[in-house]
This record gives sequence, structure tokens and C-alpha cells, in this order.
Amino acid sequence: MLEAIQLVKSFGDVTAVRGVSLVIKPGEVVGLIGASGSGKSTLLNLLAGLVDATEGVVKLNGERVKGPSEQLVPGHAHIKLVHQEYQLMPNVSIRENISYALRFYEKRYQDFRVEQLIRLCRLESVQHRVPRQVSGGEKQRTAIARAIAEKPAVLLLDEPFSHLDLPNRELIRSMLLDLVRNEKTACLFVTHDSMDALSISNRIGILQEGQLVQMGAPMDVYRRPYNAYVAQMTGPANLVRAKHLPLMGIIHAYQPNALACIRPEHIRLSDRGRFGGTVRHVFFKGAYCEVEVEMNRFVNLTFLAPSNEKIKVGDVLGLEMAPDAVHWMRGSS
Ligand SMILES: Nc1ncnc2c1ncn2[C@@H]1O[C@H](COP(=O)(O)OP(=O)(O)OP(=O)(O)O)[C@@H](O)[C@H]1O
Repeated sequence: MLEAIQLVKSFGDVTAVRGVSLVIKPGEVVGLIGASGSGKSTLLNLLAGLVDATEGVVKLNGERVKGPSEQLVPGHAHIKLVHQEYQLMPNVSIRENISYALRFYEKRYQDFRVEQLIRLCRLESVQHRVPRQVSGGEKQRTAIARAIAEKPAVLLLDEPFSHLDLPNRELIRSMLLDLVRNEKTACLFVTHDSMDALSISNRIGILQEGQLVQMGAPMDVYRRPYNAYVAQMTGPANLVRAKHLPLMGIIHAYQPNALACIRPEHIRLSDRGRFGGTVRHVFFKGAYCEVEVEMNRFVNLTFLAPSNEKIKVGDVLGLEMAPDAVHWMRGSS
């Protein structure tokens, strides 16, 4: 189990990580979502023991993880970090890149484990090529295979999906889930894309300006975001001030400036709609369309409509939603 307790990291005047505490258990996938500059990479480096904390500690199974100032070789044998740039050896094959991580093991075990990793990471067809002859997704899978070669207790991944096309994203997602299940690794990855985190994580955390503002099961965080930042980082969200909600038939007792989050899928087209507006944009998303409607000068709403609904810019639509579609956010944003 990896545990971070009140981690703080400052670089001069800049505090990149502000009092982050979290736990990752074996066999668990945790996705951390944060905007650019929110402290994701710094936090990963702290957890991997590659950067000294200004305050706080990291513990692996109860033992403190040392920072680079306390040891000759930075890092921890049982915590592996896969960087965004893969950092493969350019002049040796994919297979040799993986087996290098096992160079201190007996040859027979080394061969057995390399075969296993190549199969798990689906690298059979490219194993004899050098890194420049393989795709970004294959490099990413090689970097993961190398990181997990020695069965680390913890696997940390910096934006593992960011350079990949959709099929490769899906491949890496399912590969990670297989890996965590088979090898009981504790896995934490950081991303700025909510879909990656929501779809494969047991828990997600949201980093805002170095603080972990919310952590929980993906569905709970998505349904009950703490503040506007969390709402927007976890998916499309209508953020509506309390004073505008009576327009939508919602009677409430909140302060006029309290902020509500309404997810687009909770608003529906309705002939008998209690509210409505004029369509400003229609974004085709494949299985559905995201439709932006102007209710009045102050309120625009987005809702989802089936792709086969013939909705055009300028149409006047009636809408409805259930009162429990409204989630009041507690945190200021
Ligand atoms: N070595 C450093 N010296 C000074 N400031 C730093 C250093 N490393 C990071 N920072 C600052 O700390 C903050 C957090 O940076 P970090 O790279 O952790 O964010 P991030 O969420 O990973 O961003 P991105 O998604 O853009 O990679 C930023 O304001 C950054 O400029």
C-alpha cells in the first residue's frame, strides 16, 4: 500500500503540491485528473521518491520512501514511474529494452518473464524492432512492460494515454486493467482527460492548484462534484446560479449566487417542457449530439439528444428535467 501524508512541494515561490494525502491499495487503479500546471507530474515524482518533499512523507507498506537527497540512486525499487516520453534505449530492440530491466535475474527466469510481458503488453509482432520502428502506442506499451518487469508494488503513469489514438487508448486501458488484476499492482495515473480516468479507475482524485480537492468513486465524483472546477474537469456540465433556476421550474431555498451543476444528460427534449430556448450550436458526437440552447441572456444550457433528432441552429425547443438533476456545489470555485 502506498500512502502519501500531507505532501507539500515548493520550488522557490511556487508551491506545486499543497498538502496532498492519499492511499493506493494493491490491485487498485486510481486516476488523478488536473488541469495543466495543477501539480500532477510533481506529485508523481514525489510518490516515486524522485523529488524531495518540502513537507510530508510517502510510505510504502508503512516504510518511508526516501527522497533523492538521502540516497545515491534516486527512486525506489518497488515503485516505478512511466514518464510521458517513454525513455526507451534507442539502439536496442523492444525485447531487449524489456529484458534489460531483468538483467540481474537468472537467464531462464528472464526469458520466461520477458515472454510473459510481451504477451501481456501485446508486443509479439514488434519485439525485434528498435523503438524508432514502432508506433507511439507500442512504445508506450514497451515502457509499461519494462516498468512492471520486476513486479513493482506500485506503478505510476504520467499521462499514459495522451499521445495515443482511440484504438491504442483502448488497448492500453484494457492492458492496464489486466495487469492490475493479474499482478495486484497498485496503479496511479495522471491525466487531464476525464474519460480515461472515469472509465478505468476504482477511484479518481481531482487536483486543483496543487490540492486534492475531491477523491472518490468515479460515479460519486461525477454526480456530486465539490466545486465548478471538479464539475468541469469530470465532464460536460451546466453551471447555473440559483437565481436562474426558477426559470427552469425549480423552486429552491439557496442563496441567489449558489452554484448548481446539471449534467447535460439530465435535460431532455419535451413538447410539454417547462422551459426552453433557441438552439445556438449542435455538436455531432457520433452516438448523440450535444446541443447548446440559449434560454436567455444569462443562461445557456447544453443537453444531449439522439443523433437522429433533426435539430438545427435557430430551432426553438422545449426542455424538461427532474428536480433531482440539480446538484448544489459546496466549494467555491
Ligand atoms: N522544477 C521546477 N521549478 C519551478 N517550478 C516548477 C518546477 N516543476 C514544476 N514547477 C511548477 O509547479 C507547478 C506544477 O507543475 P507540474 O509540472 O507538476 O504540473 P502538471 O499538472 O503536471 O502540468 P502539465 O499537465 O502541464 O504537465 C507549475 O506551476 C510549474 O510551473
